[in-house]
Amino acid sequence: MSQKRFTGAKILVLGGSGVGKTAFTVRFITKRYIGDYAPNTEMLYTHKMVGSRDEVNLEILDTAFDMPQETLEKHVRWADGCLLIYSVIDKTSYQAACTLKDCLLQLRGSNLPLVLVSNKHDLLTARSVSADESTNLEGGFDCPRFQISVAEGQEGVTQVMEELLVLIKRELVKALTSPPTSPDATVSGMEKKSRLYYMKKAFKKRVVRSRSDIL
Ligand SMILES: Nc1nc2c(ncn2[C@@H]2O[C@H](COP(=O)(O)OP(=O)(O)OP(=O)(O)O)[C@@H](O)[C@H]2O)c(=O)[nH]1
Repeated sequence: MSQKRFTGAKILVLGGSGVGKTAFTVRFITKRYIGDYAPNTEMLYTHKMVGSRDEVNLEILDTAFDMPQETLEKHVRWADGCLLIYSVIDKTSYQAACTLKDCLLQLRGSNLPLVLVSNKHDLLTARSVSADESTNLEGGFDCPRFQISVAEGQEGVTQVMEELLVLIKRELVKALTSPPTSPDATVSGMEKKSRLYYMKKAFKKRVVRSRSDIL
């Protein structure tokens, strides 16, 4: 993520096979729904979002579900924020999302900006993931959830991305304003204090000495 100003972000798109990761990404970038893509391919997209005040350069990594664990871990460490997608008509994709969520928690803790997306809500009559299960998936993360249909419209996709960018921005501000927490930082803080104390003492001594010189 770019420092000081929010000028760019790296977004990771994760989810089980065939949940609509590519459809989502392409819909967001081109505003079009394209039905068929080569399955299981990883692709890095770049996209410039031009707002009223500034530009944000996004890198969006659309992943393949069957990537090796090592690759997954590398991607998770790379990301500023993550979209975790599952399909409401596919139970295995829900289970995959649960596993991926545990991996995110383990590698980045609960402060990785994350949005959960339940996709294919145009096919709700064939639903196989219950509303309760969707709520459970959130456990461990304080993250927003969206129910969308990439096939049916642009609105849900835009809302998801806007929400994720808000979370990423918030995390950036937090990182820039919170004091360093490492033990080294505490020691150097204490060192600074004691150095200041001795400087004050030395300064007082010199003032007293120079007064007595005058007298
Ligand atoms: N009905 C419906 N179909 C969708 C929706 N989103 C995606 N699809 C379809 O689901 C299939 C898989 O979509 P992809 O975007 O390729 O899914 P993916 O997660 O990238 O798939 P892999 O890369 O193979 O893991 C395609 O045939 C899409 O057209 C949706 O909201 N509704």
